[in-house]
Amino acid sequence: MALTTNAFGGSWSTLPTSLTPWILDVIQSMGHTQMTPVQASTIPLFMQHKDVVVEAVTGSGKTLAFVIPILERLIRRERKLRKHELGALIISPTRELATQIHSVFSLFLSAQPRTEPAELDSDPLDPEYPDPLLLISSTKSSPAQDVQRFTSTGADIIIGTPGRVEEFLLGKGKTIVNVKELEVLVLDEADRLLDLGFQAAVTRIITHLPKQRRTGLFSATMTDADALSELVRVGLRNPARIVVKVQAKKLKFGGAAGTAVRETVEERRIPANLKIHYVVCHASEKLVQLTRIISSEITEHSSSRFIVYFATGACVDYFYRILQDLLPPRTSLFSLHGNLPPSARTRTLAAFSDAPATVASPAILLATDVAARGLDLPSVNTIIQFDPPSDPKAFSHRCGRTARAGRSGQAWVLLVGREKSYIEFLAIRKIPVSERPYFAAAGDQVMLVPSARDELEGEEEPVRPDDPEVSVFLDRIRKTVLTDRAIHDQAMTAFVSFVRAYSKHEASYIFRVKDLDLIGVAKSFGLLRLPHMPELRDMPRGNWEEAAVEWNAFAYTDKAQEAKRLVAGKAAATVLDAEREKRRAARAEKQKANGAWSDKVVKKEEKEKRKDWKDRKRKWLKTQTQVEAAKPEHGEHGDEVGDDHDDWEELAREERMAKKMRKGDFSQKAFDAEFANFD
Ligand SMILES: Nc1ncnc2c1ncn2[C@@H]1O[C@H](COP(=O)(O)OP(=O)(O)OP(=O)(O)O)[C@@H](O)[C@H]1O
Repeated sequence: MALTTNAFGGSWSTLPTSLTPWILDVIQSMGHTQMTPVQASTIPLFMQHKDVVVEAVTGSGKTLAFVIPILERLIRRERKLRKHELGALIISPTRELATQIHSVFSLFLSAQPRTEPAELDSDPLDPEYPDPLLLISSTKSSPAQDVQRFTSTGADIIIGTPGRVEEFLLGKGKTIVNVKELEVLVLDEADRLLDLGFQAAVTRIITHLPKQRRTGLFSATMTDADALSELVRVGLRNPARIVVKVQAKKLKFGGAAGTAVRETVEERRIPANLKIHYVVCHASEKLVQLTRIISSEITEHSSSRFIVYFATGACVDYFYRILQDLLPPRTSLFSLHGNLPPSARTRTLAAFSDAPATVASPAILLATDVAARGLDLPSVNTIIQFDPPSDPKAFSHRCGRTARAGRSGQAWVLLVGREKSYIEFLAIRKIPVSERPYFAAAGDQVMLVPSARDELEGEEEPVRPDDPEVSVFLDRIRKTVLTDRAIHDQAMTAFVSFVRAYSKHEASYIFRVKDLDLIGVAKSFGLLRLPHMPELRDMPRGNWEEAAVEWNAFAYTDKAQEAKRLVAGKAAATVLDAEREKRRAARAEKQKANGAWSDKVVKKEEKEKRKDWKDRKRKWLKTQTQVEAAKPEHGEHGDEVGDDHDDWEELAREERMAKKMRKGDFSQKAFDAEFANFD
């Protein structure tokens, strides 16, 4: 079933099966007089015997579209669930979203009528349906305590994150929790839960559940392809596919003097009242643009509550510190990412929601994608994506934290260089994003100058002079960083994490590290120096200047950390000295080995010379014997005898000298000189 609508889905009383009165009372108390389209189409099917795959834009009321059918099915059961029997299971990818769904169930169940005491001594306040049980990682409850809570109070409905639910059903609670009666399984943000990261755990959970159950998959980005590929694995049987799209009117211009010529209707996968803009800038200008977009949103739309998305938790931590000095003094900043302890995440979200934000004192949450999906914070006016998300699906989820339930909202994304082609990528996915010119410094103007290429095409492209505030920002950030070595560490970690995250973009043909101006990014981060990383090795440095820092004296403000650094520095110096000494000893050893080797060579040469001399002597003696034998009786060849005699004398002298040399009385050099012409 595909619905394309902006309208509400009709009154609750028009549902084919009327709702239980106390359920209806709670809905009325929420102020929801009409159903949303996704509720109108999903609730009747899911209350009956249909599996559903639901795709509807962010903030369209999908939560009630499964909460109400689950409650109605459990209320209408012929036999009430026993203490250790489970009736429904809802799995969500984040603890924040699980907590939010839990609070919606709790709101309903806390309003259920209390049973009349059957006996005088029984508790009159005993509810018929126990509280839902929330299973998320927390410092307050361990997996064993989850099972203990379940054993003591019982729960018909379980809501949790995949890991904790698996632990509960297949680990600690395996022999206690009975799933045989489980009627409904819901995967909220199903496309995320069926991603690689969660897939294995979710599949193990599903395999443990009875096949006779209803299953619902819900998401704003549950595409046809996702749905189809998951049907078999999730065990859906003949499901109803519900897609709620949005229509938006669009004016086509082109009449005389640029007047509108006709109105067209376009289909979009984002809420009707959400406007998304993008700004193209240099990497070094991103932070400057961020602050100017915030100011402009405050003045133009009276925005007071913002969410700014960054690529990594380390970036959130770092910019949380840096932006405190760059934003107006009465701005309240909050930070949320997956590396924070669970209790800190809960506190931050509550503090951000409750902050009394005004135009004069806005509240800004800096977050990663841990806050991209499902969070319902109705008063958020503006979303800014400082870094586009690695997972393209997260783009519409992030934007969807504003403009919820018919409200209006603004979203922005900053793009650098070739990232501009991301806009076409989004357009194909029915996410329209319109360009806004670069936010120039107050008093500066963006000049429209035809570029050489565009002259040929008859178009104009803005050519901007360098933004003077970029270097002002760089100096201001560096000043902050120089106050504490810990901030410098944070800056380096954030930068490296950003580059790593960038290299993992799923739309890798748009987001390529080799096309990114990393030096510009380093400037936007206000780095004091560049880290050693392969991505920077061949990068042209341009006008990059390292900050003048006395690194040995650059201290941590935290005394304990500084003391540790100094001790570590001394230890490192000792290790360095020891290594230097080791290298020196190794060199000496090598020289010695080389010396011994050359001695051996000399001795070998001497030996060969002696052998040669002996051979020749033997040969001479032999010929001498032959000559003697052939001699005439009375010495006719006197001269010949005389020559041989000289040779013999020579050889005898040579032998004497060689003997002397062996004893050390005569040097090898003298020996060689003496017999240089021996042959
Ligand atoms: N029938 C209704 N009429 C008016 N508001 C409603 C109705 N149903 C739900 N809402 C409100 O709409 C808001 C968004 O609902 P919900 O969080 O269920 O949206 P969602 O579709 O799950 O969004 P997301 O995709 O971001 O998770 C909530 O504040 C909720 O109270």
